[in-house]
Amino acid sequence: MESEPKRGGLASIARLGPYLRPVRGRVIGSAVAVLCSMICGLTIPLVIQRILDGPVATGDTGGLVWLVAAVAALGATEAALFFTRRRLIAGPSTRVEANLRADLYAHLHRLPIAFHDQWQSGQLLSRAVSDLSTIRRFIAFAGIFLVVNTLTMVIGLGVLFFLDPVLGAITLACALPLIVICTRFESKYSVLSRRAQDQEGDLATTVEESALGIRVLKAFGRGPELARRFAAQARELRGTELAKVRVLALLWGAIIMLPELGIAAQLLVGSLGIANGTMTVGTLVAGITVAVFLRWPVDSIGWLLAETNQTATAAERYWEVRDAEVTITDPDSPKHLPADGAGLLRFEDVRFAYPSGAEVLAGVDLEVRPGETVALVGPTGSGKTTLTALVARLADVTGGRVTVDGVDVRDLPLAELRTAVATAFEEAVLFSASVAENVRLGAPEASDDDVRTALRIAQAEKFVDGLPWGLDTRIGEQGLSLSGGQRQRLALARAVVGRPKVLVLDDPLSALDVQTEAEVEHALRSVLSGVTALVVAHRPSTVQLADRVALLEGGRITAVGTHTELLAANPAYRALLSTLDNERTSV
Ligand SMILES: Nc1ncnc2c1ncn2[C@@H]1O[C@H](COP(=O)(O)OP(=O)(O)OP(=O)(O)O)[C@@H](O)[C@H]1O
Repeated sequence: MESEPKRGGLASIARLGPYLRPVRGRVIGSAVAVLCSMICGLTIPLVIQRILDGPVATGDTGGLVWLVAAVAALGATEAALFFTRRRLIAGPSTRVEANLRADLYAHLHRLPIAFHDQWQSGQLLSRAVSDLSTIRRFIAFAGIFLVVNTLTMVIGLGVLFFLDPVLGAITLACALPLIVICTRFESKYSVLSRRAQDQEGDLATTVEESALGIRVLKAFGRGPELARRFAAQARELRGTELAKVRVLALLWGAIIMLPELGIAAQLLVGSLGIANGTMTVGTLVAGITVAVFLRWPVDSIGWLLAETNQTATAAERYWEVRDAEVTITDPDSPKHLPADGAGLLRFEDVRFAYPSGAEVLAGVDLEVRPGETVALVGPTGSGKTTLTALVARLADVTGGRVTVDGVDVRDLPLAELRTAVATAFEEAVLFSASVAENVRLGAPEASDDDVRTALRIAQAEKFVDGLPWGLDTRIGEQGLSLSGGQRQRLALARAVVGRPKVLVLDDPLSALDVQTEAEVEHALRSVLSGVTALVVAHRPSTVQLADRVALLEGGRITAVGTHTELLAANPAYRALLSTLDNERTSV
């Protein structure tokens, strides 16, 4: 996942414009507040010059009280404006971050499964969390100070030249090399910065995978091995962070040394000027005060450029995800399912190839009649799961078409298609929410009665009623507090709650033990009655539930018939079934 930063980093920041537009008033207000506060700070040395060359030099203390009051007032205003900046910017920067995050999340949901197959979840996580907080920090702080500190440097140098051109020239002579050094270091730092951000994403993936697979890792005693891998990744990240520190340390050395040399030179030139009578004490003190005041704007430039760079990288990483193409979308001129359609599912010369591989499906023709259950069997890797994904458009065919009641699924609005077609997967994935919420994922508007009916059909009502809070019981991350059979039955309830016309199931029995299989088989029989269903079968018991069986081999359907017919007439089917039987008995 690692890549060098592209030249378009700043363009990536510029693309955040539409998010900033609604809050631009406050952002500009905050920049103006901090600039005014800097100007107040820069005015103080001019008043000090007046005090030293006026009342102090002449002994006439008449106007002293006003000049001192002016210093106090300027100081108070400087502080108040700084406070105003913080108050103005806090809301907008967090709002922009929240909006960017919400849009990223929505986009992740629109992206096809193919995208998620290719991207590590940790990479997505680090973009959604740490990259966005880098962008927020930039909006709230670095972005504003980069502009304001540059302006302050220009104004401060103007004041110095106004006080004494030699003092101005000395400060400028120190500031220019600093800016050159900062810019040179900036490109070095940006490479390291991108590397660290990518490595952080890889580390997040490892942590996430270990947390999700903790049972497997513990069961196989693989914890120490994973810990070693994690430690190696963490060491790599530490190495990159240390390299970043080394670059920054050199930068800071220059940042601190050059202004100090400048002040020493000012003192030398100023003292000689005072001795020769060409400069007043007030001018020298004011000049040094301005130079000291300019240290923060000058010092900060390197750091602010590094932050800008980090933000450019973060924005680039953010847009990488946002720019990923949503290939499965609503059609431009949608058609609708006929109101009297009974749920006829057809695959017509369907072809499919994964972007990375050869054609998995090479002309599948299959019809599942209304109300019928067809079991799809085939050798492992023959493309059964792939075929099921094409019905609800989790992926799109690369040739041919899939139709429901005569309408190509690509011509239907996605919402209509996914209401008409329900899909359940081999692994019953549940979310850390209540039982009712998990079932309602299949139909958000379903009433409590609908949920109960679905649970009844999926033979899950009894065990749900036995849970401490019934439908409202929270079932923990991935539903791990439930048994495998209970999880499968909840997943089946979720599939039927929206009363779909077509059910597509990847064998819900395949991962279950014999005892649990019987429970779920019973549920499945009830779920399948009266609905058009295509069921991938890995178990003979699933085949028994079907009206007809289709054999998928070499990317095509090579035989369709009842289980008995195929058993009698098709040697390939007989051979396949005996392997399923063997797997079954070895479970
Ligand atoms: N995301 C993917 N990218 C590339 N190739 C894939 C992807 N998913 C599956 N494949 C390949 O496509 C082929 C069909 O896979 P599929 O999972 O559809 O087979 P299957 O018949 O369901 O297998 P099984 O019975 O073992 O579950 C396999 O060769 C597999 O390696």
